[in-house]
Amino acid sequence: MNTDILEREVQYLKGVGPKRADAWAEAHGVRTVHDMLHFYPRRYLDRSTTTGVRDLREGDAATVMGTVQSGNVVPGKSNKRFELILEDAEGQRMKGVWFQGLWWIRNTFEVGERVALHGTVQKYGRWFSMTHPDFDRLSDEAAALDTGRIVGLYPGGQAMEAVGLTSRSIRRIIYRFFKEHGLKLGEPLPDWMTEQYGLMEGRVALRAIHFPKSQEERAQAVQRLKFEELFYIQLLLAITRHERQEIAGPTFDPPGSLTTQFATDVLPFELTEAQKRAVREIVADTQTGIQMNRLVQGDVGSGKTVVAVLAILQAYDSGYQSAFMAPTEILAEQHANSLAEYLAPLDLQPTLLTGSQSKTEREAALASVAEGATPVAVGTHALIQDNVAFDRLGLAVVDEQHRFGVMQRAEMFEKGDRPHMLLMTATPIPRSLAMTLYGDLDVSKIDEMPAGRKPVTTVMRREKQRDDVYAFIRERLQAGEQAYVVYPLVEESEKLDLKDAESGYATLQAQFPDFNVGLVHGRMASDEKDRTMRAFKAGELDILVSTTVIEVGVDVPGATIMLIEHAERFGLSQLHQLRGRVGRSDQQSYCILMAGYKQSAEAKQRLAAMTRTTDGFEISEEDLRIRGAGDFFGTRQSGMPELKLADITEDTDALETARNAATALITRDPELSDEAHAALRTYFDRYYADQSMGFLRVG
Ligand SMILES: Nc1ncnc2c1ncn2[C@@H]1O[C@H](COP(=O)(O)OP(=O)(O)OP(=O)(O)O)[C@@H](O)[C@H]1O
Repeated sequence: MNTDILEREVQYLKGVGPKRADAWAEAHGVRTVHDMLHFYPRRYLDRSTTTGVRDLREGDAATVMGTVQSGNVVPGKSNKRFELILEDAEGQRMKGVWFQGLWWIRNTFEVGERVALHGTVQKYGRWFSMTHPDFDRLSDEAAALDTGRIVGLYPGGQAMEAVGLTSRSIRRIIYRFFKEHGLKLGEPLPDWMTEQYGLMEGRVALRAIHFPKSQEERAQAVQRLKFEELFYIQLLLAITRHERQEIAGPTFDPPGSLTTQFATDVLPFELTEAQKRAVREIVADTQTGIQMNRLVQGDVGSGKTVVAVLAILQAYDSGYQSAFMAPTEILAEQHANSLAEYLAPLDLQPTLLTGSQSKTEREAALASVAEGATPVAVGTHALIQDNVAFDRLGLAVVDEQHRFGVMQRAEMFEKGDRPHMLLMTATPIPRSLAMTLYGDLDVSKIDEMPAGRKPVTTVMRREKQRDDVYAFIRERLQAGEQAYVVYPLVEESEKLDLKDAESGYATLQAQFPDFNVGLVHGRMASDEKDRTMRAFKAGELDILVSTTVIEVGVDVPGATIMLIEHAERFGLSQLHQLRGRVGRSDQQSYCILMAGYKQSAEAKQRLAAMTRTTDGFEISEEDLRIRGAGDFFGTRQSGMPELKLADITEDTDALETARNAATALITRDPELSDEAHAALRTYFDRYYADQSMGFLRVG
């Protein structure tokens, strides 16, 4: 496919020029024809999508078209405002009201011009009004609309308007482009695909999304372009998956004496069916001679660590070492501790490697890794990046996988001896997201909790109920159980938080004089932290006060109470992680969310979700709903591509179709060498093979 026309810079198009091109690039990243064609209207106007003032209903979101009658600044001490009075075709009037930017907005409208207001309808007295509505000045759309056309309105902004890049001029520019060059736009997708999935032709779709002849045509165009957005990402993943199938990895022996000994002598319980399945899948993968790329997904407390330990032992039995990587040093330390506990009965020891170790400690650790003395080295992902020399690395376990993006992962896969990769996440990912974030992996789900677990009872309490909360905790402590008390950690003000946790610690000591209270926080020396954690684990401490350092990976089955202070400040998945620290035995456990009176709407939703369900899947769906996909894992870390039309959380079906199409294509023609796929190959190489690597790259 000829991508020349697509790569032409917009500044050379008629009606653009350097000034407008700069503004367009600056405001919306539009530089080339390709960018311009994918710069879609943000809204469409036609008669069917607007409402007459007579038909407005309070609370509805609506678009009203009308003529400006007047615009005045209305004085007021606290509510000085600009009021625009608009009259619709039937002579009915309504108001648009602005409290901010009065002077700018005042100079925006002219009496007599046609304007469309978009917003939520309110009613004050007999007036319908919209506060700070989104608006469009319809200088000459009016005529078009009167003749029944559908008109696209483009994203704007002050900088765009300053150079005359209004919806009107953008439409003209694009219209002219289609007239002159429209036929040169090729079709990247092969015929069999457009036919099989009932897709509109690409060129037609692009034209229709800018200038739809009907709402149906627009819908078809959106469907086609949405498919394409998702398809190229899935294709990238399918190619990665395919290429990986050729990559050799170490061949492990079937599970040997260590694994058997561990399962029979060390583990005090039987693995759940889900754990056994995961283990079987790992065992099978590691014997094929091909590098394993497997994700183990399971809710907090479902027993992922045990599965990883079995894999580590299988590697060791086969003469290979493992690397165990966590996203932070604190988590690495915690994992090292729990691995140490699992391995001790077998006379084995993990080796911890962190940046904060002294030089001698680190050198000793490095030596034991290099000599092959240690079965497993634990650290952050710097373990692989820094080329720590292993004697014989055969397996890399990566915890909390979602914090690493697709690309970071790809980099890890490629390091050194191509060890088998075992990724673990406690965040149950909604299916739609999983297809994208983990689209290049095989997945084992641990969808079953160890027998006898009772759901954690979760309640929200206010400050005035604090005495009752303490009384309840005392009762549980007297029964021999243990409690966590967690304070939030706001990174910007570590000192302040420490103060919170420290004063909380003092309060708790005063409140519970007959019990032992300990404190851990992120700024403590690690051996001191260790000592406290170990004392808590051994039952020498009854209450552990902490900042969120205990979020993941801590395993003290005797703890049954999780008291979370300022719960409204925590994110939903973080709350769920914290709650996962209790309920790790067959005892009934409790999570108490202490919440302030001042709560944002989102905080309310989060706390409500916590008290409603303990199911990690529901929690993550809810989290996704509250935050939106982009922010689900924190934007920078999400590794999520930016999509214009598709919504990863909503368009699950479209995503599935795109995935099927990508898989079908790669199965037929893995190299895209078939003549029928030449256009696709050119287009994909040009716009996705590299760029998508870019947008999938993380942090
Ligand atoms: N099959 C089982 N039966 C009973 N207890 C189990 C089983 N598997 C694991 N456990 C215990 O459950 C607790 C949680 O297990 P583990 O730490 O492996 O979970 P995890 O999924 O890694 O947890 P998290 O993500 O919360 O850190 C541990 O105390 C572990 O010993």
